[in-house]
Amino acid sequence: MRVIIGSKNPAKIEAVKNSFTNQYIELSSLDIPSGVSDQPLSDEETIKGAINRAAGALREGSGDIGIGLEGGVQETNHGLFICNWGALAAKGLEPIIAGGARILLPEEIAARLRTGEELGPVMEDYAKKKNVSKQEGAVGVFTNGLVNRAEMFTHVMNLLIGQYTYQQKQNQIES
Ligand SMILES: O=P(O)(O)OP(=O)(O)OP(=O)(O)OC[C@H]1O[C@@H](n2cnc3c(O)ncnc32)[C@H](O)[C@@H]1O
Ligand SMILES: [Mg+2]
Repeated sequence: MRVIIGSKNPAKIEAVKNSFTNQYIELSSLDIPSGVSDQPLSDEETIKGAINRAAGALREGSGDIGIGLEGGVQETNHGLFICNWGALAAKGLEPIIAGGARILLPEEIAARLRTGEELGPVMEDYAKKKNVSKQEGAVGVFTNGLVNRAEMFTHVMNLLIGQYTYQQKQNQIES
């Protein structure tokens, strides 16, 4: 089975590798545009980005499965949460979607995002190190390393693959 992930971000690629443990897959990565802003500002926009990347990966990579993993933020009465969404696209199927962990961002970071900055660079500035989004991510920084970005996306991947295999099983029973 050929699986294409629509991003070159190593944390996302690692999550896909971690999750297909029961099947042999041929994995490749393509930098697929999300079709939404670089910093999605709602669940809806983040979901749209994940679906666009999954569909784009399936199409451009001519694989069996396309995966899109997208990070964003969502405003609430409690403050600004990071949100993470994944989508799995396969021929003849409606895209499968799943959401990941969410935690509140500290107010000093939230304020910068509300004025239009992107979380990736803001985190580099805050943590005083490069490539936070390719490594532990904001989620890793604010959970003291207990849940890093790859791990968080691995959970999203398992939710996607689990739903996909369930649907396949149901289709077999019906046919
Ligand atoms: O190359 P791509 O796949 O675009 O990788 P990216 O790191 O830009 O990832 P996203 O577009 O999915 O993420 C949107 C923004 O949120 C940032 N980000 C960093 N850590 C995050 C986390 O733990 N959760 C959500 N977003 C995070 C990320 O760097 C981006 O600025
Ligand atoms: Mg991005």
